[in-house]
Amino acid sequence: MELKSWYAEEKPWIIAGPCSAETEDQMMETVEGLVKQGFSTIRAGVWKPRTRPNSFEGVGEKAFPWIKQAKEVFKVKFAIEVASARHVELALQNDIDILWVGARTTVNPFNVQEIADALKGVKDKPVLVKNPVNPDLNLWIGALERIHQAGIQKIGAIHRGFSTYQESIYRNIPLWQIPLDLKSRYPELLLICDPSHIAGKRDLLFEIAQKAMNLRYDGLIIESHRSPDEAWSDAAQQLTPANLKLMLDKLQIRDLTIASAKLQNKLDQIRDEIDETDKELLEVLARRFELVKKVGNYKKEKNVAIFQLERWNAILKNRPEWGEKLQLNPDFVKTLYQSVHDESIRIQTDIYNE
Ligand SMILES: C=C(O[C@@H]1C=C(C(=O)O)C=C[C@H]1O)C(=O)O
Repeated sequence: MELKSWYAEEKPWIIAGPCSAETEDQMMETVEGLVKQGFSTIRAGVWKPRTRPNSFEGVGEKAFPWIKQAKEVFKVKFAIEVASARHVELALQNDIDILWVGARTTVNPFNVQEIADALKGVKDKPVLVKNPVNPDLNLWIGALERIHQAGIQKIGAIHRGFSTYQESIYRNIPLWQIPLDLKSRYPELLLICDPSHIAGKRDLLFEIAQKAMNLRYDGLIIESHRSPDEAWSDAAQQLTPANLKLMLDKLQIRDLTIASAKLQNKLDQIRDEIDETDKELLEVLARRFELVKKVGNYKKEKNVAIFQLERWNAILKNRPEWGEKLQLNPDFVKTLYQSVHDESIRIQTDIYNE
């Protein structure tokens, strides 16, 4: 894939705008607010794939005259999501500047191919591909390849997190390792983070955006609405243009020259990735010990012994086997779990002694 050369925007490249285009008024006022804060690439959902029926599914084609007006008045570029050949056709007819393929589309190679076919001969339009909702790097790469093979040269990836059934503080768990693997394989691929969809709520946006900057993402796509609480979709995760600016101003972004000097230092780059992976490892461990505490409290209530031989034997048998499937040395996994188990016993003993 030919990659970042097409992209010469400011660093980081910020794409900001409402989750959905709702009304002419909402669009014009939001874009005006964003332009006042210095933003010039606007996002807006025209068609919205929603999890459940009877939610607001976007205003559809009605939004195009509003977009046209906003482009003329404020001299901005517009990015929208496309999920079918028809969407692509309409986006091109209506002079949309940047297209993105959403996470629910990336999962389906038939859909992606349909979009790719509709893009044949277009070439110059930037197309960004969101990660699939499920944590499958190859599916993400496959979608990027399909778009690229259609002749699109200006291509990029958006990391928006992954769906999960497990309880999480995130709306979509970030699993940073996956976009980092993508970055390792295609160091020149434009990589943008979507903190809004990872966070699902305002108060997590900053830390996610900062992490993306620490990991040298090229940009952020963030939802912003003139009055977020009244938004017809994703109300909890949008910011006013002014608050978006305040948040972005707090981000620490390394000086470009140091960043690129450092980038040459492959070792530093890999160590950064190790740091981030270790943070995740510790988060997972902390989650495990929270569960161990729950078991401890329950056992205390029911007056059950702390040490459970059968359960422990089962763990000691299958964890090394699980590890082996991930190319981990079973002896190492066994030792690791012995240490984890010791800590579980210590934690539960504390609970019993409380
Ligand atoms: C968590 C428990 O308590 C202890 C700790 C275990 C663990 O860390 O996985 C397993 C068995 C018990 O010896 C439990 O009983 O499940």
